Amino acid sequence: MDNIIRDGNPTLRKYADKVTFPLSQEHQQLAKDMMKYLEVSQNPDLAEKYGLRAGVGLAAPQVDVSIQMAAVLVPSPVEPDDPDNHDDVLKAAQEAQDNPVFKDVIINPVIVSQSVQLGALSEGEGCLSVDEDKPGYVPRADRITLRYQDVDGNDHKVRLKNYPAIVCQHEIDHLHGVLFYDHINKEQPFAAEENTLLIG
Ligand SMILES: Cc1nc(NNC(=O)[C@H](CC2CCCC2)CN(O)CO)c(F)c(N2CCN3CCOC[C@@H]3C2)n1
Ligand code: NI
Repeated sequence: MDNIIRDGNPTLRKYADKVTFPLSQEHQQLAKDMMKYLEVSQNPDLAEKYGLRAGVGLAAPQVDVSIQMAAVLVPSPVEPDDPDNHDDVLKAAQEAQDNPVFKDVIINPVIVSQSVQLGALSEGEGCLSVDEDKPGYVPRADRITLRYQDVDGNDHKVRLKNYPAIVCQHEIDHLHGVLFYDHINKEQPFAAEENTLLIG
């Protein structure tokens, strides 16, 4: 996964192709590799060892494969007892990953309904494919109903809200050639409609 492409590469602006089942060998391997990237990147020691930027999501177009597939690993918010104690930090990161809020490889995802209520990460968003900071709120639906297929071709219909809903919308945007900063208000980046929930 050290081949994450950057903004400017046309693949990031393509509408990715639907995935057919059964998955080809390379698509099965890609799904495994993308989830592995997220797991490793969320372990502070391993992330440092391999020089990985931490991620809670990764979409296939970001590794130059224009198909409708994205790995999502949203850990539960576990804080270390003592943030200055390295072992506590490692234990918390592992615990956070062991019972994630949402973990799956979402294939051919479709948002079938979404709340009128908007939500945005209070810190704004970043992207592994966008090196420069793009400050500002990224307004998204606070709650979504998402249909997708998993790597075995099983259909899922999940209702997500707040943090996992934001992450999945960021990933699904990648499958449509949309990047997070496309949503930021150019004139007033931190202007949010009055009823936008700020998350995190
Ligand atoms: C919010 C966040 N974004 C991180 N990075 N950016 C990404 O994931 C991009 C996707 C996210 C950007 C905003 C919404 C989706 C990647 N993208 O471009 C994929 O399309 C993080 F790394 C992160 N966390 C919190 C949880 N923590 C657990 C312990 O390990 C560190 C980890 C850090 N939270
Ligand atoms: Ni991204």
